[in-house]
Amino acid sequence: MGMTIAEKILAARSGQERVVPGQLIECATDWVLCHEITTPAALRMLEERGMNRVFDPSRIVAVPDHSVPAMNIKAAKMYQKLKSWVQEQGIEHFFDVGRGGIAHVVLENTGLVKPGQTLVSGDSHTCNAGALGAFATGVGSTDLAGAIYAGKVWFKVPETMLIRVTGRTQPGVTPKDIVLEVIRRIGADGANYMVMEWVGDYIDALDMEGRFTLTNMAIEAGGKTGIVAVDDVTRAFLAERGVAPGEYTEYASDADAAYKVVIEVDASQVQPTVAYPHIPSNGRVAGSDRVAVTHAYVGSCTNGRISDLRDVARILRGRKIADGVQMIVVPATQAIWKQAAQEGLLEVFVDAGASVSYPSCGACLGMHSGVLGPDDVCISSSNRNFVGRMGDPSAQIYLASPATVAASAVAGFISDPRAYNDAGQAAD
Ligand SMILES: CC(C)[C@H](C(=O)O)[C@@H](O)C(=O)O
Ligand code: SF4
Repeated sequence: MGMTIAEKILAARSGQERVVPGQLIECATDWVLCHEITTPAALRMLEERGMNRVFDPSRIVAVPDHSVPAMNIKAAKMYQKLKSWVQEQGIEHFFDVGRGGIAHVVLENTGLVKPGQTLVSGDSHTCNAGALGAFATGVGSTDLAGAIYAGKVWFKVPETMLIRVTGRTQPGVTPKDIVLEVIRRIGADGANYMVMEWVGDYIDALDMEGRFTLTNMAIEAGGKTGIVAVDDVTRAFLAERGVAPGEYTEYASDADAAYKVVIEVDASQVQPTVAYPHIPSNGRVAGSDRVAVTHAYVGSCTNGRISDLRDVARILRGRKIADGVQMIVVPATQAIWKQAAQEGLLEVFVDAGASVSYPSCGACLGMHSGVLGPDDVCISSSNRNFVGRMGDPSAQIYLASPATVAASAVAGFISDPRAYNDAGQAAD
């Protein structure tokens, strides 16, 4: 029996010929990503045990992103804790406020995480980096502490779900719609503890930004991670970041690899999809009901990239956001913010009546800079719409693509972005 990409990576990094699903392994971590929310608890565990060191200061990437710039004293102290540890341990890759952004998106653009490697972090969307052909997953604070100290982590080898996406999407339908459709079909626990491996000619034709959106949301189906095999798109993306093919190992799944489940998606049939409250699997076709919105949010590690901002600008250019709607646009990183400024996108957003915020997680999880009040209704390009996720528990959150968020902000109610298909380039 052959092996999947994920099994091959886990075998290699645990020093074995082969591994099988269900097996417990001790796996080397090539990278540990640290932000200011979960890292302080892991550091306290280490300090209490007199284990205050790191396995390799050149293999840890630290990016404060959730509660920055600090909105209160508690947040300021968490930031200080991360920063003082970075200084004390000589952590080499520190992306401070103003030089970073949302950790997952900062990391994907550094060229540090390479195909065939392993990455852990105390954050559930670490699966994002799986689009690079790496095994990347979120862990709890205890495992994070172990990874920081020893560069190792225990895993139960996951089973793999194969998701084959074929054909082309209609204009106005984006990778976010594809992933919301898959989660709608399989359920929020449909890929529990599985690797979601994306294949098919739709994936082959997809750029890296779209692939990150797909792997980012694996956790929303309960997945251990998402993964895409390396191809020319991956190689070119890495080459642009100064990483040559000789610097990494490419794994491909064997033809006779064992998959727990195979899901087939015809991209041409996927509609602009909106996940209704309060679970990401509650997908319906955009605009199938008239849902008035008070807030529109474009940002997060799922959809705060430059292609997302271009999709939004295409719809907002020359238009105004509906009265009574508050829209915020949050470029995911400083680099994306700058690119959006250079392309004139920020001006389009401001002219339409949107606020442009600094790169952070703030609004995505209701921490700051866009917290929802009682009964607010938000259309969001993020990944989670649980009760209380963005603020008050009575607020309603609808998840959608950036294009759908923009179309809804203009109309004042949830709308199908295909109405704007004649406005410039297609959104796929
Ligand atoms: C704060 C952090 C632990 C959390 C996560 O792990 O996902 C956050 O990023 C989120 O999206 O809810
Ligand atoms: S952008 Fe949102 S989902 Fe992503 S890491 Fe930050 S809080 Fe979590």
